[in-house]
Amino acid sequence: MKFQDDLKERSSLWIFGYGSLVWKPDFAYERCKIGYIKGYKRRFWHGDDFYRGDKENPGRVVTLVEDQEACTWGVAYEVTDSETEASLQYLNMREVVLGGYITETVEFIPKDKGQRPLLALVYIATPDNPIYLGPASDMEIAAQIAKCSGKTGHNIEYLVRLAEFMRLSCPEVEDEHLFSIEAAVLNTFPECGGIKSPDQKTLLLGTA
Ligand SMILES: N[C@@H](CCC(=O)N[C@@H](CS)C(=O)NCC(=O)O)C(=O)O
Repeated sequence: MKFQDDLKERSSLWIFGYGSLVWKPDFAYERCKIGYIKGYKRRFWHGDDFYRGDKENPGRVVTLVEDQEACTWGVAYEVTDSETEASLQYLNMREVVLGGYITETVEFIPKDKGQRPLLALVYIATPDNPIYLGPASDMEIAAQIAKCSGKTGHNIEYLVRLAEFMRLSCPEVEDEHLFSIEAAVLNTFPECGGIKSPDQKTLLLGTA
């Protein structure tokens, strides 16, 4: 990497996504990298009473939980100076105001071993958040996801699109929590028709 590129990369704002941000960033960015952060595990332990649920039936979405032995894979997005203000304004509304997340800074390690780690902003929901739901069995989480939907669609879509991102972009990564919940939803709840292929899932969920 040329010195100038390296300098620019270091001075850019990077945002790490590990949930809906991996498949629906919806903010302007210059480029993105697949990779991971250490010391956190991804769990469907945060409630969502807006996008994938409502006040009566909050959906379940992901957050990060500290675990020194774990790492979480996702996407880091580079936001250039001209895009920073608008992108952060958008994410603040989507993630903080409507989503209940707070921001932390983490070290992101690119999947491409030839690239150096970089600092990234990440949105995390913590247990002191009023809509934080906390741990539950895979079956309890699956049952909740199977029955919830909100302003932007069904909670199953949120689950399936994240699982598909991991299968496509991080095929070598085992995410037992994510895939066991997906299996429980797709194989246990007949109304989901035991759907298997992505196009069937898209058909059922009516998502573009
Ligand atoms: N902060 C995580 C999770 C973000 C997330 O899933 N946020 C929800 C808010 S509760 C969201 O934006 N949902 C939009 C949608 O489901 O369409 C990430 O970096 O991806």
